[in-house]
Amino acid sequence: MSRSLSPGAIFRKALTENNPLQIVGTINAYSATMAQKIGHQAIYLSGAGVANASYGLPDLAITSLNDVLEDVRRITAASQLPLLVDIDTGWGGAFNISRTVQEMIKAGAAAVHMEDQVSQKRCGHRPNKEIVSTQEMQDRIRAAVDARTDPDFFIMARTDALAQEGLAAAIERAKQYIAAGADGIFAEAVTQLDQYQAFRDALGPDVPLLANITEFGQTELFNKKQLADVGVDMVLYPLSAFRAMNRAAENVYSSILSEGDQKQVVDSMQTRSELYDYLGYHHYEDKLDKLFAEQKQK
Ligand SMILES: C[C@](O)(C(=O)O)[C@H](CC(=O)O)C(=O)O
Ligand SMILES: [Mg+2]
Repeated sequence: MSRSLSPGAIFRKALTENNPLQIVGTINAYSATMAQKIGHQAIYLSGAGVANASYGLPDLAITSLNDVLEDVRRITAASQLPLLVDIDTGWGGAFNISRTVQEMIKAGAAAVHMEDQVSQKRCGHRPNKEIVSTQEMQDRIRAAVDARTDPDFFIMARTDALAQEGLAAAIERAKQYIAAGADGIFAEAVTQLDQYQAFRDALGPDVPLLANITEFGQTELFNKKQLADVGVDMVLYPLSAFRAMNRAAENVYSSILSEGDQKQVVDSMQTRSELYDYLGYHHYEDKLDKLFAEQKQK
């Protein structure tokens, strides 16, 4: 019997095979199938995305473990790509974090990132973030690592410290988080390209480093080549497709209301046959036809 790789092992393999590994946000199961067919190697479920898209809420620690798990399960059922999941602050103390990690593994996630903000967290690119002590974050990481039922499941520590404490302190925290057992570092809200290089130099060559290239935030839209040159291994595009989908939907809703039909916007739509291609619709139909034909012959 051939043993297949766990989602965590697939993620680690993608990380070694891609320099850097681009990780695109997929807001739902269908988006994940598109990202996969287009050729991406890894996908992301954004905490902000779950709050905004699935619940119509802001990214302010309002959604829970179960809210996020529901979307994780839908995505991992539809796509074989390794999924990185935003677990915010882990949703509680050591036992909660431990349960979060185990449930994420059961739901088919490959990796998570957990941040050092206080539990009443904010978006990483907004002002007035508050962070916990290095020691408290190390405890969170130890709880997560200790809970893992698959040694390949990837646990990334995110530090939001740069904005509040400056570069040297953020780097020191990153080192302490790795010492506590984190598999990689998510440097949040970085404002200068050379700051990634500083993280890289301090962490040494082997610690995977993630750059969050979210739009309309603190970080410029650096190219993956620029990021690879300063030692970044993973580039995250958490909400890019979601933002574009929202603008497209806004245009369609407005046009239907103002024009009385969809003619002006129909060219901006994915066609029925394109939709079906991503879903493998015809494969399902053929199967059904075959099944009915067999029944008729009986
Ligand atoms: C990555 C992030 O945590 C997310 O939830 O997607 C957000 C993204 C954003 O709000 O642009 C963050 O950076 O805090
Ligand atoms: Mg988030």
